[in-house]
Amino acid sequence: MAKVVVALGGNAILSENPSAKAQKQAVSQTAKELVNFVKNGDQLIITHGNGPQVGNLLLQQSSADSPENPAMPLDTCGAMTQGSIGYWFQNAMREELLKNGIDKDVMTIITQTVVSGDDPAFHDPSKPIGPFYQESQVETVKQEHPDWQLMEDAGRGYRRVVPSPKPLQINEYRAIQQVVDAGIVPIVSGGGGIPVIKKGDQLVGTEAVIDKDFSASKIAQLINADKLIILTSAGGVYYNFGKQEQAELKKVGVPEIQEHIDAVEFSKGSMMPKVQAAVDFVRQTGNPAVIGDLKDAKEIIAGTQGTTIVNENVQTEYRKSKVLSS
Ligand SMILES: Nc1ncnc2c1ncn2[C@@H]1O[C@H](COP(=O)(O)OP(=O)(O)O)[C@@H](O)[C@H]1O
Ligand SMILES: NC(=O)OP(=O)(O)O
Repeated sequence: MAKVVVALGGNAILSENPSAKAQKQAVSQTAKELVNFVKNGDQLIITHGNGPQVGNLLLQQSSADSPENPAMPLDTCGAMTQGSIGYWFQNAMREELLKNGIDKDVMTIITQTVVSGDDPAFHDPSKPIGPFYQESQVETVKQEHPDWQLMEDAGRGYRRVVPSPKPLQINEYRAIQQVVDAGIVPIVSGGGGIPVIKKGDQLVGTEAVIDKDFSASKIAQLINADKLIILTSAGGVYYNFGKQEQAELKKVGVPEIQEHIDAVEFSKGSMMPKVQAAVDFVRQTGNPAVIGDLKDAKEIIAGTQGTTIVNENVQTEYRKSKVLSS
């Protein structure tokens, strides 16, 4: 039975409508895809993002902030989103498994991710959270929230950005391992895990949001997963993405794709962390990672879709003809 860690991006939870009802519906659709891994006989470990949700929650908190009902800090909001999104996934997965005649427990684990207080990310916010703003709204948003930093997010508009330190350790990984060994489907490290700094025996929450792709890679390494699968809204990883000569990778070795990382050829706010997280997992474990589209879960299991990254120096394979330019 292969141990497969599946990391889910924003579109797996939130489409255009941020209501609980709409997000639950999106999660139910996602569960229909995820159940394919269990049907395939894999031990599934689910992890997910929280960028839109935690940003929206912070906005709700600040709009009601008062001495009697103070706004909760970012680490606590991260924990709240782990709970709410975990609850949606837990029920959606349970329902989908039962529909397929599989009686398996699903369990959300509140997960804390240890980071360094000296991580340079604390002085360079880069993680987009919450809603998108048009360029014309930026000045007003800055006036309303003078403590915010805003950044353009991969051509999709402007968003608030917060520090995103790198995960050093997943505090609950041994418990997660036991849950996995028991055959339960765990939902872990939601939103990258609650960022905490170790101070002696204490874990102290800090104001940050960890990239879920990096924490997915970390937990996959710690539990010695056979595969890391990062599901997003792109068919796979492209070289020259968005350009006429773009080419989708079918299979690539770490030595080659590392050269493209070093040349900063992937977008920092979107594909770069996924590729870096995948490469880190492959290097540390020798096992493959796949980056692909959520709607292609069945094909990814069959090996016919997505970009597979392997440790060896293989001949790079492309999904379509390499050169599209005329
Ligand atoms: N080189 C690339 N290859 C494929 N997709 C890319 C690339 N660069 C940027 N993208 C964009 O990144 C998106 C995935 O990133 P993002 O939306 O941040 O992920 P998430 O699903 O984790 O929220 C894709 O849908 C695609 O539009
Ligand atoms: N925490 C995190 O990486 O969230 P998103 O994937 O939603 O950006």
